[in-house]
Amino acid sequence: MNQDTICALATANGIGAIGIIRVSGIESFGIVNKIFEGKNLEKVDSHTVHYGFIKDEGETIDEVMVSVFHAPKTFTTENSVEISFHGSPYIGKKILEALIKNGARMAKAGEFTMRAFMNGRIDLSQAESIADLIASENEASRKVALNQLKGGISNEISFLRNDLLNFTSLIELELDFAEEDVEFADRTALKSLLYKIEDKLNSLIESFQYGNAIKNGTAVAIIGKPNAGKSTLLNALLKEERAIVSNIAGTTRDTIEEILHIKGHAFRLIDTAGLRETADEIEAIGVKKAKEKVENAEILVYLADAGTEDFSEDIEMIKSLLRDDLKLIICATKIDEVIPTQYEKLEQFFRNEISTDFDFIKISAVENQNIQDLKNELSSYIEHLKSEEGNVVITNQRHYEALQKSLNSVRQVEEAVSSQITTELLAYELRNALEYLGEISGEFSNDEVLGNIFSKFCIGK
Ligand SMILES: Nc1nc2c(c(=O)[nH]1)N(C=O)[C@@H](CNc1ccc(C(=O)N[C@@H](CCC(=O)O)C(=O)O)cc1)CN2
Ligand SMILES: Nc1nc2c(ncn2[C@@H]2O[C@H](COP(=O)(O)OP(=O)(O)OP(=O)(O)O)[C@@H](O)[C@H]2O)c(=O)[nH]1
Repeated sequence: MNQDTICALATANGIGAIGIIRVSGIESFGIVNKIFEGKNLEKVDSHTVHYGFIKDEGETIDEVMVSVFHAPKTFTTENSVEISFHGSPYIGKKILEALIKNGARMAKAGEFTMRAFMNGRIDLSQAESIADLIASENEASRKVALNQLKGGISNEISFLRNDLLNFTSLIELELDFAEEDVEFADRTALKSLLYKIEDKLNSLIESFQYGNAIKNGTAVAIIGKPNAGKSTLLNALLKEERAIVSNIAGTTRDTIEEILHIKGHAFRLIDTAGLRETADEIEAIGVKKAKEKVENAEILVYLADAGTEDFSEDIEMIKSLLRDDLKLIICATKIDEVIPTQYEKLEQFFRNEISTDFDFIKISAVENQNIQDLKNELSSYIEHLKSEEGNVVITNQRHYEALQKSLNSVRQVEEAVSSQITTELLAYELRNALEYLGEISGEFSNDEVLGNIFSKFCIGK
């Protein structure tokens, strides 16, 4: 167990009405006592708040409120103190310095939460959900993270894992009675459990697509010939909403994304910097650039000017961009400029030329006609991703990978049972599967994995 008493700023590093410094560890009360003028914190009840002053070497630093929490009923399970000060980053820094002088040390990123995990209050997926909650920016991501914090994923997995553990114990017992050739574990029952687990794993794995949409938003590429009406449509879509423009670091291309929220889900309308202004985008840069834009997108919204005579270039472009896992929406634009009989024929024309399934929408961005249809279409993509059964959604890459490894090893076990392999090997495969299933909750983990997870937290969490 960790003996250090750690401290950090728990609030954002900037000016605020109040700032909070968190202290956790066995010496919390003693250390804060040394710089706190007020009640003796060793003597007060748990979960109480006290008024006083922070002093360092005889000088008063600030007037504060101090909250006291006794182990083990605390966030970290350790003795903890929270100091609420006047929210100046400078005062916060002075208080931290005073704490460190008196025996505390600065917490590393995620160290408070790591202690909550190490001390057994929460499992690894719950710890991760705290980071997700902090990062949540919309209703969907908040809900999924909160569900995970309450143990959603851990429960689903631990039920499966326990059943499998029972079988493993029986199989291992058989090993002890190897000479007697007994079978404690009913192979048929084991098989049906394995199928059950496989189903569950499959549905959790499938939920990752939705989880990913919740966590990272859904990438939508808007493509069309110059003057097809791309910018006008973007403006119409983003009208009621302040566009958040972000430069996503780490991508080689300078990708600009405008975020559109529809029914609590984020859609990232992808724009590649510089491209939008090029008048002859298609001719000059051609299919290659368009492909780059569509490469990481889940949805392609292709705009075709309804007033055009010849759609052969559009058809070519769409065909060259299509992928199995790409949803295609073809938008006939500027319908206010053409008579209905003309654009009515359009849909049939595209359907004759493009064999894959797609949605067809006729819009006028200028007159704000049917923009809602496009929003509904985007939204329905998300609705289809939601699985009917269960509401546990995988949002985390690490969980996704662990689930896939679990699935593979459960299949190995299935093979092992079916092929009447030796009991030793069967037990070995079972142990493997248990280990992978245990990775999600952190029952099996290593320092590298933990370090990687918690280092991504903010300091003070
Ligand atoms: N001031 C303050 N607000 C905060 C936190 C905090 O640490 N301090 N939190 C920090 O993230 C969040 C609340 N999460 C918390 C989760 C568990 C416990 C806790 O003490 N759990 C104990 C006791 C529960 C009880 O009293 O019934 C336990 O589970 O044993 C505290 C906060 C958000 N707000
Ligand atoms: N009548 C009508 N005109 C439209 C509509 N949408 C766009 N336009 C016009 O078409 C022209 C081109 O529109 P943009 O939105 O700039 O087209 P774009 O695809 O972004 O063009 P590039 O930036 O060159 O790729 C502008 O003059 C728009 O006003 C529409 O729904 N109806």
